[in-house]
Amino acid sequence: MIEFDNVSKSFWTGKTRKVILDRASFRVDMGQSLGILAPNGTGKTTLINMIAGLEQPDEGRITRKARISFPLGFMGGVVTRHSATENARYIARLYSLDPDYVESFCRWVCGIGEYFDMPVGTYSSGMRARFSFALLLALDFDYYLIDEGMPASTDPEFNRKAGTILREKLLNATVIVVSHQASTIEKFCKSAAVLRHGQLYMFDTLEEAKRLYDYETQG
Ligand SMILES: Nc1ncnc2c1ncn2[C@@H]1O[C@H](COP(=O)(O)OP(=O)(O)OP(=O)(O)O)[C@@H](O)[C@H]1O
Repeated sequence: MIEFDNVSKSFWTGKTRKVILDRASFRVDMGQSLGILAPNGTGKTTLINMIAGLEQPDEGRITRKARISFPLGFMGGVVTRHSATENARYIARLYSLDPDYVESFCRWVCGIGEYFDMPVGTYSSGMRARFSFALLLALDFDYYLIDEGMPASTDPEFNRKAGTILREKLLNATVIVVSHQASTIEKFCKSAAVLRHGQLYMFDTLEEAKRLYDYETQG
């Protein structure tokens, strides 16, 4: 279970306060995959980072009673002066997994050849995205967090391979995806929410959420 209780988050820009959440309360139970619709720049990444525990609320409480992934595409846990091999083995140890398994799984999924043993700092953005995706797939979580705004791979073979593994994993997991478009959410979830004026409005169906979202964004 993930629960937000009266959570507020805002950023001071020097002139105004950008409000992301304003005393928002909501809960995402296991098995209830949720898509969150919000226009660009309104706080999708901040919200998913708060769910992951990467950003703290200004006020309120966030309770997490499950294994929650880092957002798909997030590179914050990767040390760029180290190779993918070293990073994969280190992260395996953090999660109490077999380093040999995590290293060989990621090496196979990434398909970046000898670069797997080179510093991550020398990778293209697509190669970094592949490595971060592979790491996510090597670990087991109850909730998977997907931020459509994160860098993604454009390599079709990798996307096919990683997409197949992800779909298998998601059969037994709960997904939370943030996006500015309903078509992204449709791939993962039936129920959806709309982030609007610092509140999360929850709906049983994506159709209902879309109605409010379209009304807000298209007038
Ligand atoms: N550390 C920060 N300091 C000040 N403003 C910030 C900070 N982080 C985010 N913001 C602002 O908060 C707002 C929401 O940012 P966020 O990245 O969460 O939005 P987003 O919906 O994911 O954006 P996009 O769709 O462009 O990826 C933006 O206006 C952003 O400039």
